Amino acid sequence: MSVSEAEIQLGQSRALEELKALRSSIDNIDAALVHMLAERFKCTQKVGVLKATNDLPAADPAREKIQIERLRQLASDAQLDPDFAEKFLNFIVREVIRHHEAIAAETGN
Ligand SMILES: C=C(O[C@@H]1C=C(C(=O)O)C=C[C@H]1O)C(=O)O
Repeated sequence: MSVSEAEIQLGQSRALEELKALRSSIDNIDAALVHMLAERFKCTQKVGVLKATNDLPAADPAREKIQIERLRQLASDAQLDPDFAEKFLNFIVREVIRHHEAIAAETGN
């Protein structure tokens, strides 16, 4: 028995409803990510000032190593690809270090 045009349309309209609900959740998650990143950068900005005014280096590879190990484990436990989690952290940390170098340059260090 073939699937009628009406059944196809019903299936599609249900799929579109589900897509809409999923996209609404994705939009909420994206908003949360932006707010969390904004808070993280507020903290790292303060760390940058602290480092620049106390002659400390912008980057701390030992700290990063610990963070990567921790994040990889958290990702693995949460069924998220640990390689992706590491790349994501490195992407953020690179930007933070760039900010720290800029703060140090402004401060004259
Ligand atoms: C924020 C810091 O500075 C840098 C940025 C880090 C980060 O974004 O988590 C971690 C280590 C540092 O290379 C820090 O030293 O804690």
